Amino acid sequence: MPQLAARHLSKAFNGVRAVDAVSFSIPDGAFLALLGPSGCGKTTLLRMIAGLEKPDGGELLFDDVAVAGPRGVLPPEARRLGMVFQSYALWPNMTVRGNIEFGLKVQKLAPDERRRRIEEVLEVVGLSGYAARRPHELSGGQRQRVALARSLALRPGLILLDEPLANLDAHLREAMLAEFRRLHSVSGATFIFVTHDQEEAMAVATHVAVMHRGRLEQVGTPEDLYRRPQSEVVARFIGRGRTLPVEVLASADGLCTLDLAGAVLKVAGHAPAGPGWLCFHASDLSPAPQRGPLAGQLAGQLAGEVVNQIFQNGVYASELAPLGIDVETISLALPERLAPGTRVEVQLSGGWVIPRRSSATPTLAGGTPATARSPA
Ligand SMILES: Nc1ncnc2c1ncn2[C@@H]1O[C@H](COP(=O)(O)OP(=O)(O)OP(=O)(O)O)[C@@H](O)[C@H]1O
Repeated sequence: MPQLAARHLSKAFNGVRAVDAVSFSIPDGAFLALLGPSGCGKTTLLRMIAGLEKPDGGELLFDDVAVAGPRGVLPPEARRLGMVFQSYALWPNMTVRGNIEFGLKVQKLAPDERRRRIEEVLEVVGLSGYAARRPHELSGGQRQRVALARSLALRPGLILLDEPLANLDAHLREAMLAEFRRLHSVSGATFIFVTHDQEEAMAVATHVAVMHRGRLEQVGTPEDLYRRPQSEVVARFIGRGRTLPVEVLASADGLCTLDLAGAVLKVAGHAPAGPGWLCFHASDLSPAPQRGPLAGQLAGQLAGEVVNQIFQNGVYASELAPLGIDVETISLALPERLAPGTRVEVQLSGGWVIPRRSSATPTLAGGTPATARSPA
């Protein structure tokens, strides 16, 4: 049974569709990241899940029960959820204990139970011994953990986190990411986390929902999004992916035979015969062997001329201008320094093929549209 499901959920502001017919479901205990560039509708979707925003259309279900839909909207306090904001929203004049206890008093829990829960959650977030401090006596990361402890104390089934790491420095963010993963697994709650940082999303989430202009492009595991993108937008956005226009000649058993600028190759994917996109990352490319049984077979899959190289982590991170394909550059790691203009034969050892449905080439930040000179 999915714990959370959205069906054609929509919300517009002044005629602009902030969230446009979004449907997805996630299982109990998932850690879902809502990912996408600024303005794509992540926060609006989160606020509808929280009950802070009323959908214009569609339905939202918790454990198969509608909390928002044609029959009405359940208020936030009736949804058994906790929220953690980037601003932490701690009361500055209250101690850590007071901040956590406030919600427990509202729930009318007995003093003994309140004390037990406060000790328990402070231990979970690693802040036992900090109960008497006030927020200004804590670091940013510690404040964030108090905000989370305050939510966890109420034992919600669902915790919503709105860019919770946005105000922390890079070092602290990394530490807090590991902390969130740990807290998610010990609490057993479902977490939904809004971020525009894909490294954050891919590192921490069990499921990632990629949003683009109010639409949900794809929901899947980080591996699904990286290895099996379902749209060009996702293919280009995740992991600085590249897409090349290809002609799919045949397709069977999850393998496509395709023509890439005159070379015929087989790549995993599901696309009918016709125009397709070959989606890949720098890690799928390597220099083709010059000798050995595969040399003739692999050479000529793709060739390019060296444009630029940077020595990085023991290899030469290289940009090549592919020959015969009108795409800016492709990136791969080469073992040696080569003069600009040197021709390199490249082999593809991964990749994924999707159908090319229209000539539009939408991208999220960081993507590079490509067009073919031939034969597309
Ligand atoms: N209360 C509002 N009134 C009018 N327009 C709004 C309101 N809230 C959001 N929007 C608009 O809806 C769209 C989606 O906004 P939203 O805040 O959901 O995006 P986001 O992906 O969370 O962006 P960010 O990462 O910048 O927070 C934007 O075009 C935004 O300007």
